Amino acid sequence: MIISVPGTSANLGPGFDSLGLAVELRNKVEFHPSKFFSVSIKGEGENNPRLKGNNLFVGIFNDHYSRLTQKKQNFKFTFYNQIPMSRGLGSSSAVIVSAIASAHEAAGIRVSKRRILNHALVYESHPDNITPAVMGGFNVAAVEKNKVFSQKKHLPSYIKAIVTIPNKPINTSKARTLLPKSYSKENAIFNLSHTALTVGAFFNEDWEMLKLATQDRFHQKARMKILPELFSVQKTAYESGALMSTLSGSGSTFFSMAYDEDAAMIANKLSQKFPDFIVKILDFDNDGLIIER
Ligand SMILES: Nc1ncnc2c1ncn2[C@@H]1O[C@H](COP(=O)(O)OP(=O)(O)O)[C@@H](O)[C@H]1O
Ligand SMILES: N[C@@H](CCOP(=O)(O)O)C(=O)O
Repeated sequence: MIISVPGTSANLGPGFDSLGLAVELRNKVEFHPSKFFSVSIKGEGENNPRLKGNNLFVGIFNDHYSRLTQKKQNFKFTFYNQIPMSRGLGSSSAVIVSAIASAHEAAGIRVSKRRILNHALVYESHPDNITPAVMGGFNVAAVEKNKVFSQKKHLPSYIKAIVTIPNKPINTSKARTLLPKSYSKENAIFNLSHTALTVGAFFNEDWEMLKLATQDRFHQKARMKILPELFSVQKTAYESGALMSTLSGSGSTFFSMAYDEDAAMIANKLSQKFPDFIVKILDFDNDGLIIER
C-alpha cells in the first residue's frame, strides 16, 4: 500500500491561514505489518536521526491505529520524501495527512477525504496547508466548530510554480510568534479585500490580476526580515515576469507563479542571482492525497 501527499504553498500573500494550493512535490509512505517496528527514509530527511524513531508521522499513526483497532501492531515504514522540511512547503501537513490516511488504511477502514481533513485539524489548527494537501488544487478554507469548510479550484497545466528554496529553515510555530497581536482596521480591510480579489482571480483564471491582488499587510514583511534576501527574490521574480510572488507559508521558500513559456527564464534569473538557493519549476497538483491499494 502506498499513500502519497503533495507539498503546499499557503497564504498566497494576503490569505493568511485561509488560502493554499498544492504543488507536485510528493511525500510517499509504504508500510507493512512486521514483527519489529522500523523506519527507513529516502530523500528529504534521510540524514536526520530525529526522524528515524518516534517521529511526527509515527506518533499520529499510532494514535489513530490504536483508537481504530484497539490493537498494538508493529509496522515497517518506508518514506520517500520530496518535500523539504521547515521551508514553508507544507512538510508537516503532508506528514499529518499521510499518517491519518495510513492508519485508517492499516485498520482496513475506508474514510472520506473530508473526514481525514477534519482529523488533520487536530494537529494543525490552520486549514490552509492541510486542505490542499488532502484535496489538491487551489483552496480557500475556513474552520467552524472543529471542521474545515473549503472550496477547490482545479489549476491548469499552462501555469507553473517556481519555488526558490533558501538554505535556511524557518520553523512555522516560531514564525507565528513574530506576528503582531492585533491589526489596524485599515490593514484588516486591506487584507480582506485583497484576499477576496485573489480568490476571484484564481476562480476566474484572471492571472494578470494576481500581482496586485496578492499584496499583504499581515505577515510577510515581519517574516521576510529573518532572511532579507527574500525581498530581492520577490523583486527579481517580478522583474522577470512572474504573475505573483509571495512568501510560501511561513517561509523560507518564496513561491512565484508564471505562464509555462516564461517559467524557465524566471527560474534561470533566480538561480543566477541566488546561487545558494535551490530553484525549481513545479507543476501544480490537482489530486491531493492519493491512496494506492
Ligand atoms: N518527512 C517528515 N517526517 C517526519 N516529520 C516531519 C517530516 N517533515 C516534517 N516533519 C515535522 O514537521 C516539522 C516541520 O514543520 P514546519 O516548521 O511547520 O515546516 P513546514 O513549513 O515544512 O510545514 C519538523 O520539525 C518535523 O517535526
Ligand atoms: N498560515 C500558516 C501557514 C504555514 O505554512 P508552512 O508551510 O510554513 O507550515 C502561517 O503562515 O503560519
